[in-house]
Amino acid sequence: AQSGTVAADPQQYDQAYLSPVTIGNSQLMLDFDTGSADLWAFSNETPASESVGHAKYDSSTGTELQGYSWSITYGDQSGAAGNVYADKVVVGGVTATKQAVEAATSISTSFSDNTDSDGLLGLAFSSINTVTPKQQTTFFDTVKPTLAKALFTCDLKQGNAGSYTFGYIDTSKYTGSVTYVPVDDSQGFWSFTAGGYSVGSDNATSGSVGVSIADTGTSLLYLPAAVAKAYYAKAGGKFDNQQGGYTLPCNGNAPDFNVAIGGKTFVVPGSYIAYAPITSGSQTCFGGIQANTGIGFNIFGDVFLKAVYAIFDVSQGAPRLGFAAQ
Ligand SMILES: Cc1ccc(-c2noc([C@H]3C[C@@H](O)CN3)n2)cc1F
Repeated sequence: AQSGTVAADPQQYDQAYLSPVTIGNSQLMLDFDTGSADLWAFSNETPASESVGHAKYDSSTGTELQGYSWSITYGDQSGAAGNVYADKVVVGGVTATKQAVEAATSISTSFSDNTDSDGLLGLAFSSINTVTPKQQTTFFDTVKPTLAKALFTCDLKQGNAGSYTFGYIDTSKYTGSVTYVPVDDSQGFWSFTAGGYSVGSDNATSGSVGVSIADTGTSLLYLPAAVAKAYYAKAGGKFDNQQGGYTLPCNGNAPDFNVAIGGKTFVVPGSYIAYAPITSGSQTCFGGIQANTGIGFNIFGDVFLKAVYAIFDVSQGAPRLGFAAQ
């Protein structure tokens, strides 16, 4: 049975985390994204003008799936599209001998401009994979039958390298016990229900944060508008239309955000919520908590995930998420 671990290296401001992946004979840095289900990469089929500075998948090692294609649009309206190959993919020593690899033939500018990232490795449920005419499985779903345990874990860090594991739980990566909650995978996401919340030192939580997804591919923590408003009322922040979101002082006094999941309270340090100066050197920071307006559910992105050890677990049959303090 297989198991393995791979580094998750943060970009500036932990905007995304990138992990080394070998596809055929190509070594690329991919953004592992539990909020989508396509494994795609810059490739020899990507126009040179769109792939400056990127490592590329050389599809000559793969077997083309004739007539198959893919096209994906992300939450921020960025996207990519292309052809599909079956090839060997290795992540942290875990090997998928025939993984659907989606070679990009067109890519939006935000991906071309982000030269740290050579593509994405989706870890949501395969039901939202975009390959047509025959939907393909994610790397996790492809290797799942061969894993020691049908699970993967995510240990992201603030400003430091973290890791993903496949097939085992690294008990040295967390403190205390793991709290498991049921996952509703009907929309293809790792969706769970979060409970009460509080701001600052009082961690007796109240209210209800509600339906949320665990999304490593999203940088920030998107919460109900009323919760975001309550946080910034205490944090001395304000909604800044020009910035397109809440901002707050970078001065190190941002209060913690506490949220109950499965009856256990998890703490997001205030320092994670003073996310990044709105312009270089500014004393005003863009907020790591923003309103989920227009999304329809909460997104527990990296601002939350780097405060916990997260276990994405289908070993019990029904999918579940495990969270532990780190
Ligand atoms: C340039 C760029 C843009 C977007 C993303 C991106 N990756 O995952 C996600 C979230 C939102 C949802 O779509 C699924 N997870 N967004 C990555 C990028 F490198």
